[in-house]
Amino acid sequence: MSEEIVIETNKLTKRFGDFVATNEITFQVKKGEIFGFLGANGAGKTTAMRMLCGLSVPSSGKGKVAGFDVYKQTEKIKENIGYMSQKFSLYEDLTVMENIRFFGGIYGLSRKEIKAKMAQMLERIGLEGQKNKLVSDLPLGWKQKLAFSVAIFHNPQIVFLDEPTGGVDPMTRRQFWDQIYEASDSGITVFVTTHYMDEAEYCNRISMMVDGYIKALDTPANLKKHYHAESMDQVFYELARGAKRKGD
Ligand SMILES: Nc1ncnc2c1ncn2[C@@H]1O[C@H](COP(=O)(O)OP(=O)(O)OP(=O)(O)O)[C@@H](O)[C@H]1O
Repeated sequence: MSEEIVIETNKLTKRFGDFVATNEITFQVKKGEIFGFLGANGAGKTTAMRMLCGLSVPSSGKGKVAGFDVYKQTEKIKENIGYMSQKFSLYEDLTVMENIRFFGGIYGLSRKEIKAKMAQMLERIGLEGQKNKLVSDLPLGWKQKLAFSVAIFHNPQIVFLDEPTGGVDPMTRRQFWDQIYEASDSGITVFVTTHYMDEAEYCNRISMMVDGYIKALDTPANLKKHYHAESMDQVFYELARGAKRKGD
């Protein structure tokens, strides 16, 4: 992993009226790092991620993503990141190829570039034989693999993953994470939210949010040591048990 910082925040805050959804969060993420963003329901993860993706204007504090300011350079941020979530990913009524063409175009790639990269990508994820299938006909695990590949198709500096593996078994999650490691090895920084503690173990570092605050930030090994815990599950329980917010 390089020492280059690609995400940095300083007391970044988002208020909705009197309610402070994300409270003075400060952290740095390095190039190629896999950074896990954990917290109970309603902790403020999605709010923070939306600010970092240039989709929501912060109330106060500072933030830079891929070298661009989260207040003034949101269009530049969007050009330099990829995004995948459970709620927003592929069009179910388009085929695998049509989805790749569509999102490649949105991300600003030329037809020629899309054609050249598509075959490679399909081969890498083992979906060559399925390219004319509707996405709705694919198993969930395959959809997630494809959605991730599409999110990094334009070779962004950072990819934001919002609960990317919801609803699949640990084995399928493990396979999905092979793709994440490959992306990280190629220098793409991965910022991921999850509720699955097996995934937390796979991250280089973890930030734990409780009621809008970052309560802990370290490697999984150091967090377990610090909280005298055997698993990330236990660490999470220790930190989140006092949480007041219950989510929506
Ligand atoms: N637009 C909004 N207006 C008012 N309150 C909001 C708004 N968006 C989020 N909130 C509140 O901010 C808090 C944090 O929400 P957020 O969605 O960031 O949590 P989260 O950690 O992503 O939770 P989950 O895991 O359930 O998605 C919640 O209490 C939520 O109700």
